[in-house]
Amino acid sequence: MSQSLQLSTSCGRSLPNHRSHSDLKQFLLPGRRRFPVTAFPNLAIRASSSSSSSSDLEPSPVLVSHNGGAGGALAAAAVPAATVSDSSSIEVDAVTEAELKENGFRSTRKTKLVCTIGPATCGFEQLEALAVGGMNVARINMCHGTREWHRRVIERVRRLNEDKGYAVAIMMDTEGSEIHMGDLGGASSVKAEDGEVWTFSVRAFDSTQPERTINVNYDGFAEDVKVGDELLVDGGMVRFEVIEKIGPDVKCLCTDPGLLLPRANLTFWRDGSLVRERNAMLPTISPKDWLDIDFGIAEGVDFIAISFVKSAEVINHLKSYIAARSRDSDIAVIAKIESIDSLKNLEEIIQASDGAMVARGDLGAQIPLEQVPAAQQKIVQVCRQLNKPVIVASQLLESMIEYPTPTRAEVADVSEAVRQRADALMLSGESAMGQYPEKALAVLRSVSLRIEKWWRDEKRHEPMELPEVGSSFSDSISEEICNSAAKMANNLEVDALFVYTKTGHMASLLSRCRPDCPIFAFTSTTSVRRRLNLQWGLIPFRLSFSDDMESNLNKTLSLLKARNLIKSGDLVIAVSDMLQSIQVMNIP
Ligand SMILES: Nc1ncnc2c1ncn2[C@@H]1O[C@H](COP(=O)(O)OP(=O)(O)O)[C@@H](O)[C@H]1O
Ligand SMILES: C=C(OP(=O)(O)O)C(=O)O
Ligand SMILES: [K+]
Ligand SMILES: [Mg+2]
Repeated sequence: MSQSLQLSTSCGRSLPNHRSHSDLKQFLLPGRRRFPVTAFPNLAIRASSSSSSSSDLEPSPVLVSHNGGAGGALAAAAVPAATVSDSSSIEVDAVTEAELKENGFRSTRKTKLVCTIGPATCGFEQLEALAVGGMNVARINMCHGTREWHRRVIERVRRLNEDKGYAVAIMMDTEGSEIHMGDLGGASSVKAEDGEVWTFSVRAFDSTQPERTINVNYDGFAEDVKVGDELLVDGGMVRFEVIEKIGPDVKCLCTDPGLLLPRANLTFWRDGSLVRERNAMLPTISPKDWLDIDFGIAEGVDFIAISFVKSAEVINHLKSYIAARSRDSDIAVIAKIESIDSLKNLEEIIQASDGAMVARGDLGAQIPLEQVPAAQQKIVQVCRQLNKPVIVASQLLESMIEYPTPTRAEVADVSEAVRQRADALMLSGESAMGQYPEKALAVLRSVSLRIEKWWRDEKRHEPMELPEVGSSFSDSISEEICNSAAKMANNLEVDALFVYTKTGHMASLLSRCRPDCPIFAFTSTTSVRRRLNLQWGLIPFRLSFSDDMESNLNKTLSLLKARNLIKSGDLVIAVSDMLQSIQVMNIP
């Protein structure tokens, strides 16, 4: 039998006694651990009935979750999990299960990994290899491929989840209406050499594209550029100077040679500044994007990432559009921060969104490159403060598109994003069309684990202020409970935080505190479970639970025990959004 300690409040009432909080401090001393939770005079203590009868410990047939991330040695553990999930089962995938057992709770990876799916990774086996390697979210970029192609990818990921118990979420990323080049007539890339003259044209070409001619997607292009303007491909990977305009054709001289890739982004600069008057008039969500969004809603994707967001308005509009159309309206909207306007309106955009992406590819084409790191730091910080998940994206391991090992500089860049405690890291070309997608994912995984460990060992608990985000009193109580529970978890060095959450809100509040131990998030719906897979430190489990915390805990403990995921003597702190409470338990 174990004893539990419970501080309970219920919504709508004031906290019964603020004394409890300061009383807690007396035993929240760093360095102490594993003291038996016995007698704390000023706190409500009672014997919990989490002693398990033998029947509680009958092995559960199904245990399916994924926060993902096993090493090669664990790959073999990714055996199919049963797909049946009844009310007496808990779902976690075999990779997470194996990782928790092998590395221990504390060393479970906290930083989440997003992989862009492209020709290199769209097959079922390739997707499975990414899931085994720790992919938490699969991103499809509507800038490339057909809807039919993307539908097949979504279908395969869903099958993988169903057959093998993963909770890989799907993120659909819109094309957006910025200016970009066409398809290069099917070529995978073409080289532009110094001093060559190329034609950028708004004319549509049929099958044969004249040599050194690039199609541009935006009709006003020839009208808008001026002789003398600088034309930058992908933020400066290749550079041209406009030398002549002939109707729909713009003749340009290559001044910085390089590889042109299909549908590469184009910006033009005049007198050292980005020309963006026309871009400002283009809608953030183009007519084609709306069709893609309808497709995403119909397919039930988990996240829709909006490119080139300029203001909160478009996010609010999309959120109401989704709410009106999607059955359970739980598609989260992620704002991609990749333009000057999005930086100007950062707080309001993030506040309106369900998360953000630091889209460094285009951001670096819109602001001077040396300003990108500071912008990244700021975006990550604002997201954390406003309790929204944040993804750091683009060129993290760019050289791994071609080479099997990253550069030292790339490793340092990944480390910095992990050190900033971003929720997730994203692969783009490395996983979409690179030669080493699994190796690139393994690098993200090992660097994340190493930096997270360093952080814990060095006890660098950052001084980041976490302002109150709750808008109601009940929200404030949840927030205080999570802040306190996370602090207790660190001070007591507990093995895991448990959170029982219907919408995922309490789980995100705990994640926001970035505690040292993993957060087991129990939720009853598979869509919430997938969505939580983007957030730092959350290991989402699907479990049916009731409003009775006592029975929820008993059920969870027996299911986890039966799978050897927790053992007698482990210390756990549980919180819940049904009964606002903090419960500390020594597993019996
Ligand atoms: N669905 C797809 N089909 C074909 N190629 C793709 C697909 N998705 C991504 N790619 C390739 O991977 C590269 C990197 O992906 P990403 O960063 O998402 O796009 P972009 O480079 O357009 O910003 C793309 O330039 C493209 O070559
Ligand atoms: C992630 C980005 O967007 P996309 O790949 O769609 O251009 C980016 O620009 O960094
Ligand atoms: K995109
Ligand atoms: Mg972009």
